[in-house]
Formats: sequence, structure tokens, C-alpha cells
Amino acid sequence: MTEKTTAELEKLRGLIDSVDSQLLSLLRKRLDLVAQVGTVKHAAGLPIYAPAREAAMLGKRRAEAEAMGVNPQLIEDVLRRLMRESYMSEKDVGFKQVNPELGHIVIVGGQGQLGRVFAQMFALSGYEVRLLDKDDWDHAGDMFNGAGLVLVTVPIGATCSLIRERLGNLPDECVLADLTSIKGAPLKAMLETHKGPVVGLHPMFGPDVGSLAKQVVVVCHGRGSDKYGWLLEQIGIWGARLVEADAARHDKAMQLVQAMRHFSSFVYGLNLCREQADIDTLLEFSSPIYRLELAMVGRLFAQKGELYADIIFAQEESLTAISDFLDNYRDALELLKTGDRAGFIERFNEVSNWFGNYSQQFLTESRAMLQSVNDMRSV
Ligand SMILES: C=C(O[C@@H]1C=C(C(=O)O)C=C[C@H]1O)C(=O)O
Repeated sequence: MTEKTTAELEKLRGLIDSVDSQLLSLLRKRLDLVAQVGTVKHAAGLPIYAPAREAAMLGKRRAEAEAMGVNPQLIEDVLRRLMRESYMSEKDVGFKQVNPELGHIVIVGGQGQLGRVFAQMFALSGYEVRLLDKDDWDHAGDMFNGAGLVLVTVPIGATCSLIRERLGNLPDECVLADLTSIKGAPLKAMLETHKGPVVGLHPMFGPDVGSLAKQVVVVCHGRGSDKYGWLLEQIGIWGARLVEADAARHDKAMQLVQAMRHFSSFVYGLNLCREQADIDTLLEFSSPIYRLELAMVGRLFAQKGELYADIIFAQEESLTAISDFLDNYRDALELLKTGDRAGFIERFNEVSNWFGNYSQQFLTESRAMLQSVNDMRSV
């Protein structure tokens, strides 16, 4: 580099640094305004997540960006990241308590990770929360006395027997709910054990979400929806989207969404382990898509085997879904063994037609994800 080039670069980089510092001041200003919005919402009991406001704001900024010769996707990416930050800061203010008259809340299995998330959210909303765990059953009678909500969040395998054996004497008015990732059997157990209001919930997220904004919670109605309407409204104020579902339909979907998916990720990991693959080498030669895939598989093994065993073993019918997967794998392997390239392409096109417009949608979505994986690289 010549001296002149060095000097020019230095000058321009100084200007960029100063623009970035100004951006930082603006970010501080925005965060302060968002915190004020949080206070107003808290007082008025409005949800943390306002999709209509977000859509309108993004639309306006995109148009302005275009007029200024800035890629509209750039401002959209930046704003979406800022909005994620907003959900966190609004959360700190706490939430409106929808049902101030409610007695205390007992979370059975409250030391579990998801139990803790819900305990925190209820506490941030002004409820008195008591946690009941394995060793606390001696005090259970006292804890249930006067409770307004009992929320069961124990491992799937223990859920139904715990409900039937331990929750037969709740106050009549108390809402009984669970967070289990299957819904049919726990809902039946709750309805048969408790005379009062019953609702099944399945939060479609793990304990590391940070905020519930935009997260999905599946709701399977049991009985007495007028008595637990406040709970659904409360979850809505936390920013989550409630999706009502029939328990049988939900459970059927979970055989593919959870059991089969997790099982194949498990086998993927098992295979890498047995093949003694060198992860550093795999990463070295990974494009973002492979890195993303490896991250999705690898994150399983940062969690507890018991959790995944619970999910995979929860429904007997999942065995059929997983066996079908194996059959299809075998058939496809046969194409490889026999060198049937044309057969492979034929199957490929069959699947491609079946995906229809979704494949284009997924291509676009994954492009954005892959770009952010690439952005995170520093070398
Ligand atoms: C700040 C607000 O809360 C959330 C965050 C937003 C933001 O960061 O701009 C916009 C909409 C809401 O989802 C708001 O409602 O204005």
C-alpha cells in the first residue's frame, strides 16, 4: 500500500467510526424510548409484541430506504434485530397482571427449565408463585390450599401418573394446566382427576428463548374456558401467539415434528460419533448450510438425554413414523447401491412437486438464515 492509500483509508475509516458512534447514540436513544413504551404498555396491560405496528413501521422504513438508495432489506434486518432487543427491555418492566384476584400459583416441577421460565413470567406479572418439586410432596396439601392455578411441568413419562395420584384434591375453582409436549393423555388425566377448569398447553419453544414475543403456545381446551381465559390472555400479553388445537391432531403432528425429527438428528449425531468424525475438520470445510445443520444436530447434545428420550418415547405411534422414515431411507439407499441416478432424480422431482410453492418460500427463508450464519464468522 502506498502512503497516499494508507492516509486516504485512515481518513475514511475515521469518518466511518464517527458514523458508527452516532449510530450507537441513536440506538441508546431508541432503547430509552422503547423502555418508555414498555412502561406505558405495562400500565395499560397491552401485549409486548405489536405485529401491526411492526408491519406498518417496516413498510414505511423500507419505502424510505428505497427512496434513499438503501437496500430495503438492510433496514428491515436492522430493525428486526432492534425489535428483538425491545422485547427483552420491555420484559424487564414486568407485565400487566390480568387476574389480580387469583390465589397463588403452584408450578409442579418448577425447578425444571421450562418451569422456571413460566415461574419468572408469572412473577414478572405480579403473581405469587410457589414451586413444588420431587422432595416437596410433604407440604403439597398446604401449597394447594387456596391455589388459583396448578401448572404441571414434569417429564412426560411421569405426567399422567402424577396428575392421577397427586392432584385429586385441588380446590374446585383452581385451574389445572400442563405444559407437556403431548396433549391427549395428560388432558384426559387432568379431566378425569380434577372437577374444575382444565386446559392443556404446549409451549413450542425451549427454555433459552429470552422472551416469549412471537413464540407459539398450543392450547388444547379442556373444560371451563371462562375460568382460564385470563391465563390465555396473560400468555398473550407476554407476546406469545396462541394456537388452538385438537389434542389428537396436535399429537399426530408431533410424531413428525418432534419424534421423527429429533430421532433423525440423534442418529445423525450417533453416526458422526461412531465414524469418529473430526468436528474441526467438518467445520473447516463447511459452507454455512452445513454449519447450520451441524449446529442444529449438535445443540441436541448440549441438552439432556432424558428430555429427548421423553419426547421420542412419548407416543407409541411415533415408532410408525420413524419406521416409515427408515423404509424410505432404505429405498433411497437402494438407488445409490444400484447406481440408479435417473431413479434418484425421479424421486427428487416427485418430492419437489409435492413441496410446491413451499420450496421457494423455504429457499428465501433459508437464504436469510444462511447469510446471518455467514455474518457471524470472524475469519
Ligand atoms: C416498542 C414497541 O414494542 C415492540 C417493539 C417495537 C420496536 O422495537 O419498534 C415495535 C412493536 C412492538 O412489537 C411498540 O409497540 O411500539
